[in-house]
Amino acid sequence: MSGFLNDTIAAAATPMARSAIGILRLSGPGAVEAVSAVFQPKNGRPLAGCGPHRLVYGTLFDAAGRPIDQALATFSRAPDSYTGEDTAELQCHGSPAVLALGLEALFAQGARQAGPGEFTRRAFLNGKLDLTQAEAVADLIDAETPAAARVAALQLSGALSRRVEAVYSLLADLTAHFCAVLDYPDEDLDPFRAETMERTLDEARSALRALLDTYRRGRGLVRGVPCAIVGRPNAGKSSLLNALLGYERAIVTEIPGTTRDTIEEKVELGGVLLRLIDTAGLRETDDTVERLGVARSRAALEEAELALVLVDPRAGADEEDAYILREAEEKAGRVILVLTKADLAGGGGAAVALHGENPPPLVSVSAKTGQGLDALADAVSKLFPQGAEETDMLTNARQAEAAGRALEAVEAACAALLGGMPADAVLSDVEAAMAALGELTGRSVCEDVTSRIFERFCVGK
Ligand SMILES: Nc1nc2c(c(=O)[nH]1)N(C=O)[C@@H](CNc1ccc(C(=O)N[C@@H](CCC(=O)O)C(=O)O)cc1)CN2
Ligand SMILES: Nc1nc2c(ncn2[C@@H]2O[C@H](COP(=O)(O)OP(=O)(O)OP(=O)(O)O)[C@@H](O)[C@H]2O)c(=O)[nH]1
Ligand SMILES: [Mg+2]
Repeated sequence: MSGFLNDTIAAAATPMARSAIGILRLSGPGAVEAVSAVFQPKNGRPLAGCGPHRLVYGTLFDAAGRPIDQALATFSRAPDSYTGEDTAELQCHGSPAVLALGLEALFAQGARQAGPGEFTRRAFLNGKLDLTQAEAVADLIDAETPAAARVAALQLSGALSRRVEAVYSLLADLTAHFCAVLDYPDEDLDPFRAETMERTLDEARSALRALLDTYRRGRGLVRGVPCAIVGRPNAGKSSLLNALLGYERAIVTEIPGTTRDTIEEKVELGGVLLRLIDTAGLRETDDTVERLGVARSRAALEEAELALVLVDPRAGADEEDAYILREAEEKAGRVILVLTKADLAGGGGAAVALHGENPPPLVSVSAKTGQGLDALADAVSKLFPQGAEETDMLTNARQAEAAGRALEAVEAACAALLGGMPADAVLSDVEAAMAALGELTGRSVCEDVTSRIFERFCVGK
């Protein structure tokens, strides 16, 4: 990707696939001129003379000047555009051939192919979006559930940034206070001022803690709640995964120890986006490959926020199942006990054998007939109530890491203040917190971090 901001980029903003409408878009100083050169408005005026933010009907020509489509064109002038640069768009019929010819014509006018996320990257560099908003653009496009889309839309509107900026501005005020003190280093901090600072730091600390508390839920909504399917070999784990997905994703056989490596797939169940992880059956084994698989099962449980513990009641629930259940409760926190193969007869006593003092929700399902899958969905939905009160949340590891660092620095500043450390020691912690918050919003962030973020985007976004 070119480092220059002063060239003109072009890309298809819609998939290069047969569809009703296909959009080509451009950004950069030559955007309006390039489109004007390949598009003739029906009204006879040149596009640039038609005024910005309008849709103008006309004919699109290929690089050889042959008409290739009847299209709509529009343009915006810097800085009043998505990228903050001059931008232009051609809304064509959604034919891959038309879009390819149109792009070729635009390249002939000096535009070059845009890289992934390059439009949004320019919007960020021109101050149109901050980093959390840019991430929200990608999350919105990737959203797999209505709830994920709502969280991303809120973040795109700047809700998360405003929440972070509020803490940043508390700390900035505090720094101003400190600088006043540092001007008279020999004088003690006057008690009134010390108390104000303490209160401000306290407020910043609570705000950051509350913010960090949103991460688990935010990540679950956007990326899916990690959900491990565990149980003894042959319990029916892979069959349940397949039944929930609606296709034969995992290999199923009657041989215990079939699944070796973990398999991960997303599925919406009970209104909750789950990242299902099918695992190798948990047992002692001498087989090297299977043993590595079992280790991965344990790792999946470690990472999970929900565990489906599968028991085939006909195999007879025993100490081993009880052990897996305890391990799941300990590691994942939330557990649903799933009795499998409900279409077969027998095995009624298993549930009783496993029900301890605080029994987890229990459902009986058949991967073969689909019976009980609704009950499983209900159980999931009860464990993850979907609040209508979606608020701004941290949604990815980058944001959570930066917020965590800010919190640590604020805690260090609190400790320094209470411990009677010199003002400049407290100040340096406050500055570290501000720097971390600056990274969160992108106010201060290095080039390789932003590059990594924009690589995730589609071409044309
Ligand atoms: N056809 C089309 N649809 C699209 C986009 C696009 O670029 N083209 N978008 C983009 O990816 C998204 C919409 N986002 C946009 C954000 C800002 C501006 C814009 O022109 N902002 C100017 C002027 C605002 C105004 O009219 O007041 C500005 O912020 O100054 C346009 C689209 C989704 N839909
Ligand atoms: N009748 C019936 N058979 C099932 C059902 N679910 C699984 N089975 C059978 O049980 C056997 C084991 O199923 P799997 O899904 O491979 O079990 P698993 O827990 O993934 O086993 P491992 O990968 O070896 O740990 C296979 O023969 C399946 O056909 C069910 O709901 N009804
Ligand atoms: Mg399996």
